[in-house]
Amino acid sequence: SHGWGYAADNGPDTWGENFPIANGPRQSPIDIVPGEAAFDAALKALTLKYDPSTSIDILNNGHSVQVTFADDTDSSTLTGGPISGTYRLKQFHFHWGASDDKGSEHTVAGTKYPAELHLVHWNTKYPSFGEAASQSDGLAVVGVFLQIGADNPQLQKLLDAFDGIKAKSTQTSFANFDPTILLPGSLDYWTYDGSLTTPPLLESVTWIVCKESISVSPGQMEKFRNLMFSGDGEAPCCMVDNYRPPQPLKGRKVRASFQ
Ligand SMILES: CN[C@H]1CN(c2cccc(OC)c2)S(=O)(=O)c2sc(S(N)(=O)=O)cc21
Ligand SMILES: [Zn+2]
Repeated sequence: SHGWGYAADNGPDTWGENFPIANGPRQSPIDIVPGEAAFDAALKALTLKYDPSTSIDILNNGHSVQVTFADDTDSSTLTGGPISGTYRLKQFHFHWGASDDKGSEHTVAGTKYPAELHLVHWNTKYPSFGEAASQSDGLAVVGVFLQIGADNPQLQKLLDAFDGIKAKSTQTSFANFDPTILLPGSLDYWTYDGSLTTPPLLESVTWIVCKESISVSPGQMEKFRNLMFSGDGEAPCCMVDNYRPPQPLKGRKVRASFQ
């Protein structure tokens, strides 16, 4: 039996069959409407402290490209922002489109970006990531939009590793990578209570979406599109359009850390 994916027969419209929470009250992503987001002066600045020595490997998991971090200490953490306590960086990954006019999961007043970076953190008040992932305040994901523009040299080390992980379930070591270099200059953000945007779609994510995007060139986008959903020996299928479309807000409030 084939698992979930992004094709017509296993994509977002089918996920509710195996994951009924897909129609839950706090699903992600959403369309962020800046004019409807309330500035909240009580929101703190984001503090992201990442230790490059915690980066371990880069993986094609058949859904995205993911860089995994050692999360057995508080070396790479998120504090401040809308959350309380300390959340540890577990992994980061991306979502992107087959063309530059789509690819992000969150949208801003209906605007789709060509790609979106997700930095996934878990609440250390719980004993493990798996424990945290099922708690309403268990995870915090920082989202950063990628916008078509100049070549982004900070992405190059990542893109250069893609040749070794073209096929599903391949990975290579990826040491000494500091994800700080992927962050935009301003850490102004919108925040709301949501979920994982892929199965198991758990409603355990505090979303923190940066207002400012980072750049990616058309040539760099093509490198993402050369990755494959398919494994070696399977019919080749390019890894593109691995994004879930925006979900109903269902009365949720989006807050802004900026005016
Ligand atoms: C495949 N993608 C998910 C993988 N994860 C996962 C894996 C196993 C168990 C689990 O919950 C028990 C979660 S994850 O928590 O790292 C995330 S974060 C995320 S996103 N796009 O909302 O940022 C998608 C996924
Ligand atoms: Zn994601």
